[in-house]
Amino acid sequence: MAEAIQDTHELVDTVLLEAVNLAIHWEMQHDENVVVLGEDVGSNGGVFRATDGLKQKFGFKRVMDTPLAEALIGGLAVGMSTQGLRPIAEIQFSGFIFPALEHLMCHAARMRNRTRGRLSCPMVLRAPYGGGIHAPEHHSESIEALMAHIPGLRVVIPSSPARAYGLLLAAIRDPDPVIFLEPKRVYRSSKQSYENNGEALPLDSCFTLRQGKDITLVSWGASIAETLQAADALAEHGIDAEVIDVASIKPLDMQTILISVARTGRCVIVHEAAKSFAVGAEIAAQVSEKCFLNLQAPVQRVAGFDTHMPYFQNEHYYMPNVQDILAAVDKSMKEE
Ligand SMILES: Cc1ncc(C[n+]2csc(CCOP(=O)(O)OP(=O)(O)O)c2C)c(N)n1
Repeated sequence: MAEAIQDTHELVDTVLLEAVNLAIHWEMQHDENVVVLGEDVGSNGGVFRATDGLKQKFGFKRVMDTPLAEALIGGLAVGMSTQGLRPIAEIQFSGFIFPALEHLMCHAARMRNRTRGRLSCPMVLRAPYGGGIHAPEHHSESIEALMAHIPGLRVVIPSSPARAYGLLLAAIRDPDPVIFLEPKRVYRSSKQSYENNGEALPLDSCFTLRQGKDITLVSWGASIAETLQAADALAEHGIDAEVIDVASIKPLDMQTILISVARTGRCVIVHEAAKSFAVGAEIAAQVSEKCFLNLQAPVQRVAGFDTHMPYFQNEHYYMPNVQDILAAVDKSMKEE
């Protein structure tokens, strides 16, 4: 992967995983304060190879293999970022983030407020997340709601190669801590063309992937794939679905969602995380608070079960699929 990556401003055609790698390459090349740390990120190029080639190009002082100790990774990133560096820390799987949470929640997230703006933590903590690759519990969880509940943290989830590239660049440049959750089920699922030109995407807006007038489908991460497939299937039956990729979970761009739902009158939210107390619940609450009178049907949620991620034989029961989305749309469309 590394040889192909050059600072060329050229059109590239990559999978999401390579887009992550390209964005880090770009920013390390253009900002000497950007450093990478994590388990096996150096010589091995990361558990999924997201950091492939970085150590060879930028050296061991900027690409640091850490011990297997997530608390240390979180603490180092906080210390580095308050002292002028821009660390990009990798947690191998999001389920291993919890020992680092003390540093994220009690320090990174509060630093700017605690020091009245004297210090900030411009750090990114990247973690592959979500199910669908036949790995158990810690390796498959969706933790976006947990992270989004912490004031002071941004939470960003890309769903395509181009958005991974642009959003990660924005996350690295942001002056505050960003949890960047990478939907590993779609790490290599499809390629997309985009310019490798260092251009960041906004961290404060949703992306409308498909315009439609009959119903609004809201999703993020790997579930975007099934949501778009559902929209295609609906089009064949004459139902015109709008698809919104939330992308920046926190802060949440409700404006885009509300404008869409006010127009369509119907809303289905699709996510892989367990249904209760989730980001979908927050969106549903705000839709009912702010555009109740525009709704023609109750908001529907298609989500994971309120259980641990099952072992791989049963994983497909847990993950929302196209049929689940179509059933929720059907329910919504039947309401007058
Ligand atoms: C807390 C935690 N963080 C990360 C991992 C992911 N992980 C699985 S094996 C492994 C490497 C372990 O290396 P080492 O301790 O040298 O053992 P060996 O190479 O003999 O498997 C890592 C980081 C994990 N299982 N648990």
